[in-house]
Amino acid sequence: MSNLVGFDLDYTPDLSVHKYEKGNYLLCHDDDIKDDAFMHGRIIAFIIYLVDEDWSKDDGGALELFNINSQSHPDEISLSITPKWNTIAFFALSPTSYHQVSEVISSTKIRYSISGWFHGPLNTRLSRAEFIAPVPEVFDLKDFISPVYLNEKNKQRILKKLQKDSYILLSKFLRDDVFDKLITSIRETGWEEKPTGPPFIRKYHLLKDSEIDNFKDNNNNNNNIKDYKDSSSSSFCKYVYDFFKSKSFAIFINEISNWQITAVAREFRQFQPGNYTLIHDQGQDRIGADVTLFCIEGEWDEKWGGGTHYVADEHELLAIYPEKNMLSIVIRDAGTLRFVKYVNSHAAFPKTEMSFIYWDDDDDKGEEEGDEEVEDIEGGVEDIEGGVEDIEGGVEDIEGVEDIEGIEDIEEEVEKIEEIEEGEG
Ligand SMILES: O=C(O)CCC(=O)C(=O)O
Ligand SMILES: [Fe+2]
Repeated sequence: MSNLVGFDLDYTPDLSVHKYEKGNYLLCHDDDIKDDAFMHGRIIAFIIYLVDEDWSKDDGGALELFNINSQSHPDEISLSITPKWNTIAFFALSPTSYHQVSEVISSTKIRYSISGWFHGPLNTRLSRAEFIAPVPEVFDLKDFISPVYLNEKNKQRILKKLQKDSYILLSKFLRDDVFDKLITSIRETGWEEKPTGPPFIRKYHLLKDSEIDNFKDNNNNNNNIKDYKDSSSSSFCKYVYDFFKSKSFAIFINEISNWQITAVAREFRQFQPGNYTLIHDQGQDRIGADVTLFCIEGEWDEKWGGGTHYVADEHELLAIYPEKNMLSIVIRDAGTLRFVKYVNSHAAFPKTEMSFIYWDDDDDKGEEEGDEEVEDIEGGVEDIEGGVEDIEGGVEDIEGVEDIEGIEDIEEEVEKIEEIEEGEG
């Protein structure tokens, strides 16, 4: 069944036997049941009919499928299926998979059936990305990251900030020359015309399949990666995108978070006006480090929407607005959900981002006490007080969030270091 429909399905379906006699019917319903987090649920309904071989339309008991009107309500019967001996009917479930069984008319024949549902995951955290082990080191951090973030003292500052607040925003993360080339190369990159869905979960544009295939073909070819470095075309995106899944970057993450990265998922995506994700965009089963590089062309106006919001127990914990060449790192607790708010029609340019989730193989991360590891965001955000208005393009003014001292310190540090470097040079 999984091969037929192309969805991941659990191996054990629900199964029951039904008997409809003259006068029996089943009124319109959708069969659509999902778990609370909207992560898992019924995916496929199936019915195996065990009726007499001479069962005909006039005997009634048809399975009738509805189409929907503009309010998504069942409208008219679009398909009527007459039960047939030893035949299986199946269909995908959704909030609009309305169907019914019409009244059995025959007074002699009995409509027996075996029917049930296949369950499975509704979506994965990143729609197409798979978690893969970081690829062996082939990159030099200095080729990408602004020198200020490679300084040992600053790495310690970032670690402290992450331990305290569970998130950090690193401005001017990539070297200027690298980021400029990246923006140029993004302009050359093709995005899927049709947004990814389903629309009750997400709507945004992914890189064209052909571009992704290119990425795959070249992933493990070191020579090619070196070639991209000097490329000005879309290949330069590959070069940067691949860097983030490398062992060398995983080691950097380890140094600033104490996490041992064993897996990374990635997605290169673009939110155009009208695009968004809803809160069941991701699993809440495991703690992960969300790392996002904002590849936008200019200054983002919060009025355009498009913020990345973190919520738990219906409370907003954090909102991050895109900033050109900013890297955000959020240590997300199991149970904390992330969504990207609707980008409205005022947006002057799309919100393009490279989005990564890093995993540590330690499942209990964040629940351990008294060690050096970074606490989960839920625990971390509680002890934050005050406002954040003075942080440009940073975190929305959420009740109970204090100044992000760490970032200002680091920014000051950047300036100091730049001065020193200029002095020396
Ligand atoms: O028996 C059928 O054709 C459909 C049954 C059904 O919709 C159900 O049991 O939920
Ligand atoms: Fe049903």
